[in-house]
Amino acid sequence: MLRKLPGDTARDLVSTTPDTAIVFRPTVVNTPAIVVIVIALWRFLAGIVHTVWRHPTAVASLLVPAAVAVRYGWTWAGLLVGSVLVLGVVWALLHRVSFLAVAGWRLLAFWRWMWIYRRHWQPVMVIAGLSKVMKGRDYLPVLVRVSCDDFTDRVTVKMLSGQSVEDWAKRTDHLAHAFGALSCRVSIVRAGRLLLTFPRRDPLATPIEALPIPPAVDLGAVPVGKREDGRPWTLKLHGTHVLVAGATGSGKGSIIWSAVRGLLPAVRAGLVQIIGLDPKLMELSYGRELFHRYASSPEECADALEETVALMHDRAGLYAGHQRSHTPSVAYPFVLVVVDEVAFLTAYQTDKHLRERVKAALATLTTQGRAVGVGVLAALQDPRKEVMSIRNLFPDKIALRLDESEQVDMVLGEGARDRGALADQISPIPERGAGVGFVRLETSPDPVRVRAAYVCDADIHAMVAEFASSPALPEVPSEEVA
Ligand SMILES: Nc1ncnc2c1ncn2[C@@H]1O[C@H](COP(=O)(O)OP(=O)(O)OP(=O)(O)O)[C@@H](O)[C@H]1O
Repeated sequence: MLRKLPGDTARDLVSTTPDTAIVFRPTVVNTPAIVVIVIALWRFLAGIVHTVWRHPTAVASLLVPAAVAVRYGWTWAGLLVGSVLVLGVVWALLHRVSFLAVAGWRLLAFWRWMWIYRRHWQPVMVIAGLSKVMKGRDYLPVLVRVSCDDFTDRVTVKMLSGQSVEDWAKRTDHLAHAFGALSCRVSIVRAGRLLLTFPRRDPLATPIEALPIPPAVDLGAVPVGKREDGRPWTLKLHGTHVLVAGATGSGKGSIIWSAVRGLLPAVRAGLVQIIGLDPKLMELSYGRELFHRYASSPEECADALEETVALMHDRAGLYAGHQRSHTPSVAYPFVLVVVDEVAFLTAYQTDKHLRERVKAALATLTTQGRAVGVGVLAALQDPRKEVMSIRNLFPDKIALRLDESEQVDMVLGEGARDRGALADQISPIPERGAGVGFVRLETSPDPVRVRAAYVCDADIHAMVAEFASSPALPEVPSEEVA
């Protein structure tokens, strides 16, 4: 009885005469005044409790000066507000990081919650088609929380019951423009809750110089660049395989060289061996001295891959029944096979026999290599299945600038573009877009925007000068170790 009653919805009225004005007749139910007053009061109280619970700091910053003003007068209230402001400014000037962590981001989040998201929530949801009208009532998704950091706004949303992630993923463009952001990404927090990420400014807009070579190498997190949230982007190389896809000039080389650079101390220590396959004879040849083995002709590449497969089988035989995972050691180093433009070997190669040898070796390495310490880092321009039939055997994938929107899902998996991986919209201008891409890890369906550091020719030259002098340590033959 107390709900808004729908009356006749215009949709249900049928007129056979053109230009007849549609008559909307609301149903009128007389409700006793006391009932209306009690409900209004209840809603008012619930609203106050909810606001105090959700925004205690904001409420306190209004209530405390008001209480002081009532009790001691406006001068004291003014003094209190003034001294808090001065303290805040001094704190921010003296120690910006702690100020932002404790107060700054919360204040900004409150402001943006109120001014950007809360204010526009209803019209945006309605126009974007994310609300529902049933029996005359508006059902809106709930804006749960807004948090901010240096670069992004993160908005937690409770979906309407019955909505799917796809419903939101398909409307990222509407949401981004409506809330004044350049893009929007959707990820799942838990059942029924989504996290919308709106970048406020782009920390990846300018090129990143080659990162310092780490003193100790963590093969599970080799630093290669920066993430959109400002944190370092690290690449897991051990225990997985990584496929990098990007159009020509998208910066695939910067990922390969950043990974190699991050591994160099472990190479020197004999814990890692890098095999460089360079069928284009361009990218890797500049630093060929850094590789345990370098191959460029298709025959040499096929030989190198097959020898690595043999080594892998050798290790598998030794490990069988003893251990199920690999720990890098001088006797059994981690072997990383780096292939630049893998399609030269798997698709554009005219010698069918050679092509099949390469495909079989790559498929074997990517299906069985992880547990015995063999990883593949492959780069290619064209991610179509005809070109790279084994692309699904790579658990971790990186999409740099791509030519067509359909290629994004080919690389990162279905639905990645809808969730905000707009790899086809990355700028073709090298300063702005080279090395920028989206990563989708085996463990997480949400694409993360990243930029690889640029390792220029002078950096590679310096790497060769510093690290190539150490002789490559050959793997100890299995019989000897056994
Ligand atoms: N991470 C980066 N940051 C800034 N600029 C970069 C980055 N990577 C590459 N560039 C610039 O973009 C140019 C092209 O890069 P690169 O040759 O690595 O692309 P690619 O994807 O390997 O292209 P191709 O497939 O044609 O070899 C480089 O010459 C460099 O000027």
